[in-house]
Amino acid sequence: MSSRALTARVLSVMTLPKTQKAMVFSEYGGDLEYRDIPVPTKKANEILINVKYSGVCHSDLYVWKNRTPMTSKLPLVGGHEGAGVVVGMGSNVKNWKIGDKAGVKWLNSTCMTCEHCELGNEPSCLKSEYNGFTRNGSFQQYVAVDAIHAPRLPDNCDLAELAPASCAGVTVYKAIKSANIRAGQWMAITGACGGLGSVAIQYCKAMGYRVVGIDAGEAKANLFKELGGEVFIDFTKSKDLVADVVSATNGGAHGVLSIAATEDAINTSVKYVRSNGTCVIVSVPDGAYCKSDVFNQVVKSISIVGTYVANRAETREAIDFFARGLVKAPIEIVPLSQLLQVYKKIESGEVIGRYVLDTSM
Ligand SMILES: NC(=O)c1ccc[n+]([C@@H]2O[C@H](COP(=O)([O-])OP(=O)(O)OC[C@H]3O[C@@H](n4cnc5c(N)ncnc54)[C@H](O)[C@@H]3O)[C@@H](O)[C@H]2O)c1
Ligand SMILES: [Zn+2]
Ligand SMILES: [Zn+2]
Repeated sequence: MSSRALTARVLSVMTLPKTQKAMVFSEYGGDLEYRDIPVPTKKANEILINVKYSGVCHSDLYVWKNRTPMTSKLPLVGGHEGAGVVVGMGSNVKNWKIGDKAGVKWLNSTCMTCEHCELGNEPSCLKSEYNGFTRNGSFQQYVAVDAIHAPRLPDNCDLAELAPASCAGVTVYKAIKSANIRAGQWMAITGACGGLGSVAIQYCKAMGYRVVGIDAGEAKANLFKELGGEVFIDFTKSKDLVADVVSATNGGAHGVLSIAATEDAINTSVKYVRSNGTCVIVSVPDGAYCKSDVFNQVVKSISIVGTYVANRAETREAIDFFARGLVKAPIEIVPLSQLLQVYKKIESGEVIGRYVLDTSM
């Protein structure tokens, strides 16, 4: 190590505080406390990230309310969509340096040795650790994450705007790839103007797809057009959503990203997808079932697939669209301490784009 790097490391250790601000809950759906907790220590394979901003994903709300079949640790600091700066490195870490920009994503670590990890299907690893679920996540000022998994963020972008890249961005990028459609074809996006949808529109546009978006209200219709969407359908006003999508796309969407967190939106999508098309299920409404009429599925030869975050290569590719200015998350920044207010807005469907928490407030 050069003497400069050594000085940077020593300085960073010296200046690290012992405690930090975090949003903590101790029971599901219980108080979200804004309080001081210890700064986490890093293991030999981990980097310590000073989180500057964190997006709030709909999944964080599920975790807080315990609306998933998996069980988190308690007490918990949620959050899995952070953006910050590397301030510490474990003794085995070779691929980072102090001052690098790093993200916090859902997967903190995976075993890297099982069949899934070997094949690049890291999200399927059964020995994963998850930020904001089995480990304290990005709703705090410092997070320790596996250096191998941490997403590298570009220097040329605003960190607040980059925060949504590490969950919303990587998830929809992978989902779009799973739809396997071609330039010029139609992608329907349900929940088009929430956190995931608003970046999905831009990825689709950058890849040459035509986008029909389904969401509600004039403000979302306006955002949809600003982001490059072609046809907006307000599901609260449409009398026949299936007919409207089929008509807008002249025969059905070639691909569908089911992002809206309702069972109904998923089940409707299998009716307006085009023959030989693919419905990609991204949302995870609690207790939901995907019901597909078998005759319809067989005769139209449609595929219905699920998709779950992204592997490391897809994460790098997805973030590159942000770095190149092709995708920019529409964000509203609020203090970390206002997490509860953000959850209320997510629950009522009011969120337009992504809320991003500023961890300094
Ligand atoms: N599969 C994964 O890896 C993964 C990763 C991240 C998030 N998610 C899930 O994706 C879903 C969306 O997350 P988000 O953060 O974008 O949520 P969000 O709350 O920001 O956005 C959801 C959008 O859906 C709209 N909506 C609600 N009902 C609708 C309907 N019937 N038809 C069309 N639109 C409707 C809302 O108005 C809102 O704009 C959640 O279920 C979340 O848990 C999955
Ligand atoms: Zn998420
Ligand atoms: Zn594994």
